[in-house]
Amino acid sequence: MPDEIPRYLCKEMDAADPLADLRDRFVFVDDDLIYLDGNSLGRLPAATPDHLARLVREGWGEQLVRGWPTWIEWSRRIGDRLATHALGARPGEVAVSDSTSVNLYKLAAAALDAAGDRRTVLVDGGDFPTDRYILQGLAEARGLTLRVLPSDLDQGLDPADLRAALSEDVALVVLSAVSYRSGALLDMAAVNDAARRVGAYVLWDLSHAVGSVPVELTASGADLAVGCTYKYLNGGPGAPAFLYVRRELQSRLRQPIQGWFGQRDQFRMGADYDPAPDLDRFQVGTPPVLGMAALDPALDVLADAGIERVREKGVRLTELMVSLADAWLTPYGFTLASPRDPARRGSHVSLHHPEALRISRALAEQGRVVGDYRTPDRLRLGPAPLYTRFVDVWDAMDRLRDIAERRSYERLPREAPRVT
Ligand SMILES: Cc1ncc(COP(=O)(O)O)c(C=O)c1O
Ligand SMILES: Nc1c(O)cccc1C(=O)C[C@H](N)C(=O)O
Repeated sequence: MPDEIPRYLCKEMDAADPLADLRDRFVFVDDDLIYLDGNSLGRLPAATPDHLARLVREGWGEQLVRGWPTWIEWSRRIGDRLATHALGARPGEVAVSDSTSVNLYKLAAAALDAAGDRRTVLVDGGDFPTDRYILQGLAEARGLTLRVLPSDLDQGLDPADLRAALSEDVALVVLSAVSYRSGALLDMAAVNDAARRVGAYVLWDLSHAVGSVPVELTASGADLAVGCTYKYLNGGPGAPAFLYVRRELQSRLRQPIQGWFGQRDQFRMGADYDPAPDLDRFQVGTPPVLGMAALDPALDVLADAGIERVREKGVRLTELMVSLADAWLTPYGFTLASPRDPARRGSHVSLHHPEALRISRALAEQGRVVGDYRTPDRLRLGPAPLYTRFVDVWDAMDRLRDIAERRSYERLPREAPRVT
């Protein structure tokens, strides 16, 4: 990227962008708002409202309970779509169910049960809190040692630190493929390989990776994974999560919540729990059908884009953002809080600033740019390749420069709102 990037160059990049037309497949209510928080909650696909309205009217309204033979397949059917278009997994390895937190608990407990008398669990200290909290609870209840690996908040986990912590005593390693704070991207194949050498399971949290970088679960030799569908997959607020269990492991692992959706021959209503032989055993109870349904139109857009092209554009969008931050924001005290090498970064960029909290608020209220603040002092900006234009990045950084230059954030209170 040249030092000085004129706005017209971004317009030219948009004109040549093979994904540009997909923007029309999302809802834009406010044309002046620049949305850079698709890594927290993705935009509404234009086809979703009618798709859901039809399901409510014709499915729920007309078919009533007769709809279940169709709906009951959706955890697996939509799981297979995710496997194909986003996760590099095989059919029958991905199911949509529960929340990411609950799926993490289920798969972590299953792995710990299968790991025999190994006593150690490893987690990245920079990981999203829910992962750590769940592992703290599991470790406490089972008398295991949870080792929190030191993690650079800007660069993510150093693979050398992980390798040094791996031993024959490690039962389970839990890591995010893309770190929620910095966007640091891990080499999944290298981690899986290192863990396999000592016989430890790896459970991946793919929340910030799925739909933004090509995830190759099969090719990388992954055992277990979970992730959100409301971020880059655009499934909507509270959309159900997914879980992945490598085919060869499915019959060997047992998850701890013995619900009837995990039961073999569910509708025989047998007296005792007998887990299904395959992926179904990782389900628990009645799935949120309307929530799952919203994933179909969202995945249609991703399938048309192709995850490789999404990644290519994601790299270019974040490269543009980093170049503009370097050129325009450094004089105002901003520094990059993400890996500089795009090969080591997902689709979002974080910037340090001691006033990040107030700047994030000012950017939204005065600049009409929605990103977010993450502790302790980071402004997080997530362009979503399916609908963010290059010119949006240019405009957002220009508005941020203006706020920094005028210090207009100083008018705002210092207290953090309840939800950031
Ligand atoms: C890495 C990661 N894991 C898990 C979650 C949350 O999971 P849940 O949907 O269970 O709240 C998030 C975001 O909220 C996340 O960024
Ligand atoms: N899931 C969220 C929520 O219920 C409220 C506010 C934010 C979220 C998020 O998804 C945050 C997001 N996982 C993050 O990376 O910070």
